[in-house]
Amino acid sequence: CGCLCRLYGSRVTLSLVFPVANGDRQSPIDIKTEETKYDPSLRPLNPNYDPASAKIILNNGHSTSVEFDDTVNKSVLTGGPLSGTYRLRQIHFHWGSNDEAGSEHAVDGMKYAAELHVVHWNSEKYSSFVEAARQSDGLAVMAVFLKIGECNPQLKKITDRLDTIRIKGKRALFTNFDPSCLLPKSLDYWTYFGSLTVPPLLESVIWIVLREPISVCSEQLAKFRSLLSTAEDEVACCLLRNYRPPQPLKGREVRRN
Ligand SMILES: NS(=O)(=O)c1ccc(NCc2ccco2)c([N+](=O)[O-])c1
Ligand SMILES: [Zn+2]
Repeated sequence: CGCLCRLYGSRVTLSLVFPVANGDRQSPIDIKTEETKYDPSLRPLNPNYDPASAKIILNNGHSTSVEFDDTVNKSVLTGGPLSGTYRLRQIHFHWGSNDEAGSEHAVDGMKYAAELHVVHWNSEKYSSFVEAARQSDGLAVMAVFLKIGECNPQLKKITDRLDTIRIKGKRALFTNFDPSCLLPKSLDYWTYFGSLTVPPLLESVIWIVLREPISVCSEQLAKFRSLLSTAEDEVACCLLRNYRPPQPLKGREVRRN
């Protein structure tokens, strides 16, 4: 794609259209590890996913996502900092135009090559994802860093399908997939109160950032960058990067288990 794609919405534009962009609990953030606080009340994370929940893989023009059946509590996340049951909705990725940056969260100023988000909503208190997305305790997103190294055989199940959904709006069946296969050995985490990192930037996310990364190789990342942010009838533009930079902490605490 030699074309000059439209620039990723500028900070000023974003805050004009979505004033919450300048809010008190925006995401992502740069996690300064020395300033995180150990909290003995934090419990182990307990992801419990049924592979039958997986439905489709799609290109929404901003990322690629795997969407799950969230009409019942079949695939849920409990434990960690959460009170109650959070139902799995979808997973998606953020990446950059090169392997040196691409994650949304940073750790002591260091960015990883990419970041996986596993998105859940509070099905105990709310009746839908959209309703939950408007509540301060509505969403729980588990973030997993992708570090350049060995090709990841589990991630291959996703990257091998990207050529069938190159164009924005394309979707394909994607079943029998348990996203736990993309989690690292250790489920140790940092947690803080934040927001969606993509418009409407709603401040409704309990972020759970896993401390151990998973691996991804350059060839796999290149496949993400070959996705198009444009639809069939538009001039083709590659989705070269889709990460939001770290936002002001504004006095928030980051806890660790
Ligand atoms: N990068 S993220 O995990 O914060 C994120 C951001 C936006 C949306 N969606 C946009 C949206 C519209 C109404 C509410 O939500 C999602 N998601 O849907 O999983 C996730
Ligand atoms: Zn995301």
